Amino acid sequence: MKPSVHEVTPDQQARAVLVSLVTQSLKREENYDPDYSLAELIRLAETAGVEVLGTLSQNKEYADSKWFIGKGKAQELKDELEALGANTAIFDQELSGAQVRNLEQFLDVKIIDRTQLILDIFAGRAKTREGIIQVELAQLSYLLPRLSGQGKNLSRLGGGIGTRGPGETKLETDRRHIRDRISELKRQLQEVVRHRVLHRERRKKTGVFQVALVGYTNAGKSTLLRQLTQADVYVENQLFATLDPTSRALKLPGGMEIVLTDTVGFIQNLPHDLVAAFRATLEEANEADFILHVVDSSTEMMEVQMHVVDEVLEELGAHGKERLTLFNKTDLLPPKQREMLTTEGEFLRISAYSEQDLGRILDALERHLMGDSRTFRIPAEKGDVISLVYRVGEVLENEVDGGDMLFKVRVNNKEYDKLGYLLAAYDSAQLIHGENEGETSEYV
Ligand SMILES: Nc1nc2c(ncn2[C@@H]2O[C@H](COP(=O)(O)OP(=O)(O)OP(=O)(O)O)[C@@H](O)[C@H]2O)c(=O)[nH]1
Ligand SMILES: [Mg+2]
Repeated sequence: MKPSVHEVTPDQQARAVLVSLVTQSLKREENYDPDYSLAELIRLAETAGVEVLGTLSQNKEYADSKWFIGKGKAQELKDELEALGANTAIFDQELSGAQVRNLEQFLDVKIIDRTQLILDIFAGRAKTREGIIQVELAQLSYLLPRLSGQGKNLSRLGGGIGTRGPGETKLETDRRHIRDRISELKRQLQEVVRHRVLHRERRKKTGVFQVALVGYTNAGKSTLLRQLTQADVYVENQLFATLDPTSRALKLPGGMEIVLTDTVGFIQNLPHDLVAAFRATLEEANEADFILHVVDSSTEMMEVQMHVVDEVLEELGAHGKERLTLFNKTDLLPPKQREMLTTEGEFLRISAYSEQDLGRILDALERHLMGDSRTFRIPAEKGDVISLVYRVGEVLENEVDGGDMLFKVRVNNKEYDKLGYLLAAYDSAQLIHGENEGETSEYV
């Protein structure tokens, strides 16, 4: 590797000051909270192995086209970088190529933005061929429009934190070379994605019910997969612990097998290039029959995070999908606060570490898959109706009540409509009650 002026070599620890610019347009964004965004940037930086020495914020109407922050602020940053002995400045928003070059020249440190930082973390996480290709594709797509000039200048933008730049193309880059590489990666990705799709189609054909664990990064998705299926997956109190989707078979209490898939976590301002490159991976959520939305209910930013997940799901076209919200980590909350957790649609309050709660998740899944249980009263002599009940549903209990039989049957909604229609033909058979009638949307 031919180090550029500001390249932080792998053995040189990145020591950074983090910079946030709060513009008017950002302030208007519904989900934007500058303090939270900066706090999240600190976590991202630490996850990438950066030593965070300090932070700096500025309120300004617009970003400066040349310096991003104001010129005066840039001087302040320069002083702080020097005082703290930092070798890197990380910006909470995406910078243009020109801004990076100007800042780098003026500050004499490595300049990184939020997108690059996330790409860098992803680069460190990618293990499968698909993941590795996707990351490099995202990195190069980010890099390409930011290139200008020739020769050495080109190299400075490529390196992320400096340890995980995109592939071998990193230093002797020219635009054509990068474009060629992007096409090549896209071709390779298509190949790999075809395998994923085939695999998914095969699973679908077998009629196996697909459930996706979806949610903000660090919500506890992998923990749940591990707890529910004993899968040996990576769980860490880090952002983006999971990159590649993992699927595991899971047996429901009634004996039915489903497939549960852990997916990559979402984050605010998920870099556009990353979303594009990871489309196939993210689409696991789209292909599922059912979504378990895992929420970290212990963070103050829970609502913002839930909103971000909604937005990403919408972008993916998976918004209308049937889902159950799992308010996770309730073990970290006082009971009062726990009770306040609520949302539209169905939800459960859980801890991934509670056996009992895992059971409730399985029951809820089963209910969705198999339908609710309902009780029917059928005259004992109506053998044909009784056999019909056995055919369309799962009889959980039956008892004799005078001349009638009482059947508690689990039946999904589609079959239930059919059954109701058929039963209507028999005036003496009746539905006594659906078990969940009048219940709140939470299963208890
Ligand atoms: N106290 C508590 N901690 C939990 C619970 N569930 C998960 N955690 C912790 O939360 C952290 C993140 O868990 P992961 O399962 O890695 O989260 P994830 O959603 O897979 O995160 P990404 O892969 O980064 O998207 C880990 O430190 C877990 O131990 C819970 O119910 N209670
Ligand atoms: Mg995970």
